[in-house]
Amino acid sequence: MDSLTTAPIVELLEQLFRKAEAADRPLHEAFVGEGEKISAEHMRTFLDEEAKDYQATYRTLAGNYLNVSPEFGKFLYMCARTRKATRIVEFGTSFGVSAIHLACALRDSGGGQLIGTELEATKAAAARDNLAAAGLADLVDIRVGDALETLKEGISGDVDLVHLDGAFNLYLPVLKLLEPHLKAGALVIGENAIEPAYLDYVRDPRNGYLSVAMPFDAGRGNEFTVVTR
Ligand SMILES: C[S@@+](CC[C@H](N)C(=O)[O-])C[C@H]1O[C@@H](n2cnc3c(N)ncnc32)[C@H](O)[C@@H]1O
Repeated sequence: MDSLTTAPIVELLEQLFRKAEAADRPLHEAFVGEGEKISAEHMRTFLDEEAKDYQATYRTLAGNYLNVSPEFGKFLYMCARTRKATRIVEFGTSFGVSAIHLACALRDSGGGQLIGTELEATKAAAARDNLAAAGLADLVDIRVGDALETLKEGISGDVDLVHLDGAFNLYLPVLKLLEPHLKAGALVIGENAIEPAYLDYVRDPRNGYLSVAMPFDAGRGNEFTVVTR
């Protein structure tokens, strides 16, 4: 049994994916052009822009969902279920689409905690509402502010899974902040993991990780990493 593909969550997610598509279509078209797919080159342009001032970049995107695809969401759920995760940290929660997938996995595995982080207070409030509508509010702690501050403390226990989906340039500093809390065999799943220093780090086994690029949403830089320490 899984609560992801059954009522009421399946309908809620369909509704959120529809809303997100409508909200983000103008941004997508401005970014890549109508009907075009996001390419590695588009992603690098965004990485460079974001590096100048990530807080300002995400302020201008406060109305955008920037969410995972349904396929990627299902993959997150499956990873958390396989891992029997009880503690998950998400960097970049936005309106809560990926968080719903992860919290569903916690519910279906018998409970746990998802710590989410979001810079924009309006998005964090919307994420809380969406998680409450999904009946998952008791499993989540959404922290508002910069993850470099909000994840500094209050992670009480070992982490089974990390979803990195915030400012592209902060994947490595956020991972390093979380390292003392990672269980052996924990999963670190990076959506839009394209920043070279991050990829060099997780792809070097001497740092205690094994890591491969995933074939999801080609060009978007999805990286699957396992903690081997
Ligand atoms: C790609 S979106 C996340 C999408 C979300 N995971 C989903 O699938 O619905 C990235 C989000 O990270 C947030 N963000 C960026 N930098 C952040 C930071 N330093 N701390 C916390 N949140 C951040 C942005 O405001 C934005 O909402």
